[in-house]
Amino acid sequence: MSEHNTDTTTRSDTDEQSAEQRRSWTESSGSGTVNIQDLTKVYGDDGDELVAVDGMDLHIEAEEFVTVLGPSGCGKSTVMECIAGYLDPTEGEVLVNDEPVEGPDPSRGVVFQENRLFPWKTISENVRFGPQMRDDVDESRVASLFDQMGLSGFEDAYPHELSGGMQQRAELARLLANDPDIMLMDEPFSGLDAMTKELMQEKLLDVWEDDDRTVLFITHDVEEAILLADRVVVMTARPGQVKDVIDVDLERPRSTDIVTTDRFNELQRRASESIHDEAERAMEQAEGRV
Ligand SMILES: Nc1ncnc2c1ncn2[C@@H]1O[C@H](COP(=O)(O)OP(=O)(O)OP(=O)(O)O)[C@@H](O)[C@H]1O
Repeated sequence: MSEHNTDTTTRSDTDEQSAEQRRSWTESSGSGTVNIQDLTKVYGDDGDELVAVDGMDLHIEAEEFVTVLGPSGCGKSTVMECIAGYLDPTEGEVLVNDEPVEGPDPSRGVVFQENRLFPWKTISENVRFGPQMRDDVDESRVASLFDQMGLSGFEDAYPHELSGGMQQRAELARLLANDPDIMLMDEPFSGLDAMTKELMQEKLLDVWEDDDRTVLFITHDVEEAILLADRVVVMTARPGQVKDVIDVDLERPRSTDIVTTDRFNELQRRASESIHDEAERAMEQAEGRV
């Protein structure tokens, strides 16, 4: 990551550092830490309550890439929305940079499976929207985001004129235009075809390697979770809690080729085993058997 590529630290030096070392580097930087403390979220009223998340604890270091795996309905999006400031916890709290989250903030950018681009605005207007609201448009930054996302020449196009992959790249550019410390990504690539998804994963890894950002990325895809992460958090079936945390000790920078290595397969097996029972329990819940 750029901050560490000082005169005395070459790119190849940093490439060889383990995920654990990466985390220890970032412990001192402070900006972008997330602390989830005893987080409980209950939906509904008296007599019709649903405990979505129950006493969840998780600490995420600044600049760490954490993926969250969990069965359907276990509370992944709920946790993310509490970090984003869209939802208030019922109990417990979320601290960002040691301060309680009290609402949405551009320093915490969110990407969903369905892009939230304004259909009536051009791609350029969409990307500039956040900075413009703060009267803080950096033209060279916007131009370099279009370049980085392979969108140059599409500035004046409308979202419906772009392919699904391009729309998600525009969504990423829109998010990055706000220069967030923390990127919250809720199954952002799950609606894409396999090849586009792979390209988007590589694009995201490039973006993350180049910048100093914390990423929390929700996915149902075990391979994607391992490929991207420093740590994979496996959640229990609802009510969601942390079941398991898997350290991904694969070298960086990574490309999608890494999925064929033995170590990758070991990690993938471990994550799949960890989630298997929870997925069964979630299915029983959905069928009303528990
Ligand atoms: N606004 C709401 N009102 C009532 N119940 C809700 C609300 N939002 C979510 N839930 C319920 O809370 C539980 C957790 O939902 P959440 O969307 O956080 O799970 P998830 O793990 O992200 O699910 P998925 O993987 O299917 O996207 C689910 O049972 C869901 O139906």
